[in-house]
Amino acid sequence: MGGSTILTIDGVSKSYKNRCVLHPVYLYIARGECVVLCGANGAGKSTLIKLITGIEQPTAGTISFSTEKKKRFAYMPDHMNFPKELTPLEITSYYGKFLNTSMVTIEATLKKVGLWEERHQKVGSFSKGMSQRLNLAQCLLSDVDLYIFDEPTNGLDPYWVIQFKQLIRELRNNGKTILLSSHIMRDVVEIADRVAIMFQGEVKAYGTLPDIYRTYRCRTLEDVFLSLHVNPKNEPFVTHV
Ligand SMILES: Nc1ncnc2c1ncn2[C@@H]1O[C@H](COP(=O)(O)OP(=O)(O)OP(=O)(O)O)[C@@H](O)[C@H]1O
Repeated sequence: MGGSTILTIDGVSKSYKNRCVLHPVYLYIARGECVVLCGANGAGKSTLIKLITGIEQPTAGTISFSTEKKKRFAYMPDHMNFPKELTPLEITSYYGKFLNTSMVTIEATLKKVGLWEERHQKVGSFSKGMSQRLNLAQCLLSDVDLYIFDEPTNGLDPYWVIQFKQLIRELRNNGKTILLSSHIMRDVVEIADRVAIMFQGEVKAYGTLPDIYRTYRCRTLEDVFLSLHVNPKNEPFVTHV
C-alpha cells in the first residue's frame, strides 16, 4: 500500500508517573501524504506529536525518520508564547537566521499568513488568531520534507481555516508530507489522505476514511466517535502503508 515510509512509529507508548496516557502506537506515515491524528480532548494527540518531535521521550518504542533533508521536520506547536515586545518581522528574521532563510522567503511567508502589513506591530497586541498565524509562519519558514502541526486551526477564523487547508494542499502538491492533529471533523474529511482515530490514549484505527467508515460501519467521523463512546472496547485495527 502507498509509497515509501517517511516516519515510522514503532510501539511507542508514554506514561506519566504510573499513568499510561498513550498505549503502544504503530504508525507508518507514507511520503507525500497528509495524515491526521483525529481524536477527542485528552485522546493523546499532543502527547504523540511531542514524542515524534522529541520534546518528550517515549516510555517504550522507537520513532524513526527517513527524510532526505538534514532538518527532518518543521513543527507548529499548539501555541507559542512569542516575546511580546517583538514584531513578526523580528521573530521570523530571528528564526530565519538559524534556518538560513532569505529575506524574500520571510516576506513571502509573512504574506502567506496575512501578517506582512502587521510586520512592525508588537506581538503583545496580537489577537489569538494572529499569534497562531505567526506560529504557522515560523513553521513554514523551513523547507523540509515533513511538516507537523498540532491543532493548527485553533483560534483561526473561518477565512484562515480555509487558507490553512489550501496551504496544506499546496504543500502536498509539492510532495511534502504532513502530519497534523485535529478534532474538527470537517477539516479532517477535507484534507486527510489517511486518518488515525485516537481515543483514550489508543490509536483505534488507521487508514483512509472509507477504510475507517467500513470498519466502524459508520458514514461520518462523528458517528465513529459516538460509537467509540458507546463501546470504547471497539477492537483497534491498524493498516500499514
Ligand atoms: N506532562 C503531563 N503530565 C501528566 N499527564 C499528562 C501530561 N501531558 C499530557 N498528559 C495527559 O495525557 C493525556 C493526553 O493528553 P494530550 O494533551 O496528549 O491530549 P490531546 O489529544 O492532545 O487533547 P486536546 O485535544 O485536549 O489537546 C491527558 O489525560 C493529559 O492529562
